[in-house]
Order: sequence, then C-alpha cells, then structure tokens
Amino acid sequence: MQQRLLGIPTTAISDATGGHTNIDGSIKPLSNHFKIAGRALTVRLPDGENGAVLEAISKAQEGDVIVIDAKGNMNRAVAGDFVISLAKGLGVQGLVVNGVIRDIEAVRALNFPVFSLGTTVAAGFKNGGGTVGVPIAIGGVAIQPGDYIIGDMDGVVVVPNKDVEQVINAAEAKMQNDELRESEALSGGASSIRAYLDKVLAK
Ligand SMILES: O=C([O-])CC(=O)C(=O)O
Repeated sequence: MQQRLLGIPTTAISDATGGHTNIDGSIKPLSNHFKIAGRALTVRLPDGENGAVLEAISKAQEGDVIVIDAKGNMNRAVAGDFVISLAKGLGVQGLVVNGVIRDIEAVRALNFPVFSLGTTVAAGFKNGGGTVGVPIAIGGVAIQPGDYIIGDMDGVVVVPNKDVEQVINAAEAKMQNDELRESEALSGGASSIRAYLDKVLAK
C-alpha cells in the first residue's frame, strides 16, 4: 500500500477523492522534495504543550506519520532538532502539524519530512496533558488513527483507511488519463494543442 501511495502525487489523490480530505494549504513542507505516505499516529495537544509528542514517538510503528493537533499555536514549538532526531531514529516517516517547529537549520540537516504552519523560537510547555491515538482534526480535515497521510510539495491529503484501495486505484487511473491527455495535446506542437482545444471546447 505504502509503495503504491509513494508513487502517486497528492494532486492525483485529490482528483480521486474530490479534494474533500485535503489539509489546508497553510500546512507546508519545510523542504520541497519531501514525499511521505504512511499511517497516521495522531496526537492532540493542549495549547502550547508538546510533552505528548514524546509519548507518540515511543508508540510509533516504523513508517508511521505523526500528525499533531497543536491548535494552530504559532509561538510554542511542538518539536525541535532533538525531538525530531528521536522520531527519525525510531523510523517515524514524517511529522504533520497545525503548529510550528524550531531549530530549523538543524532540522533541515536531518532531512526529515516536516509539514507545518512555520517556525518559531520557543519550546513547547511541558506541564503534561495531551493524548495519543485519538481522532483529531487539522487543516479542516478529520483524521482517525491509522488513516493514510500523503504529503508532497503540493500539500497534504488524508485517505481514510477503509477507502485506501479504492482511492489508489482511482488515482492511478487518473494519472494514466492525464498522461494520455498530455501526449494527445502536447506531442505535436501548436497544431495538436489547437486540435485538443477544439475537441474539448466543442463538447
Ligand atoms: O525540547 C523541545 O521541546 C523542543 C526542542 O528544542 C528540541 O526538540 O530540540
């Protein structure tokens, strides 16, 4: 499942799902080359806290994507280079958060896929609280633990676990159709572009 998903751009998944489970575009990759596809390990944090992120890292299975509801807090980091090194060291595939991280230079050097609202300088509070493995909603999308999270430079999409096979099939079919459309329209220069537009616009 994961290998097939890694070969599909988020745009094709969005076309297959109708875009209803696309996470808001304000949650962006720290680097453009990041590509993730894995199951969500969810975390719900009290505003400004980050203690439960360590619990999530300790519970993660290899290849999981840790998805954190940080309530959109822009002033307290859910993780920095140390916490991200722990996640990377245990085989976590990526981090998606409606909040911010810090230690950006060091995090970039780790080449670990982070999708976030941005960066800040302050660490999160460690007063406790937070829950791992519960339903959350970030960027306008509800996420259950175990749903599939796919991210790349276009954004992050969620595929409910029960729909994944069907969405993969539809997205792969869409990719094939896009390729056919592209070769029909673009293979013969201006004349094939005109022929393609005439055909579409005549409908
Ligand atoms: O400890 C924290 O809360 C975040 C941090 O600075 C790190 O992970 O390096």
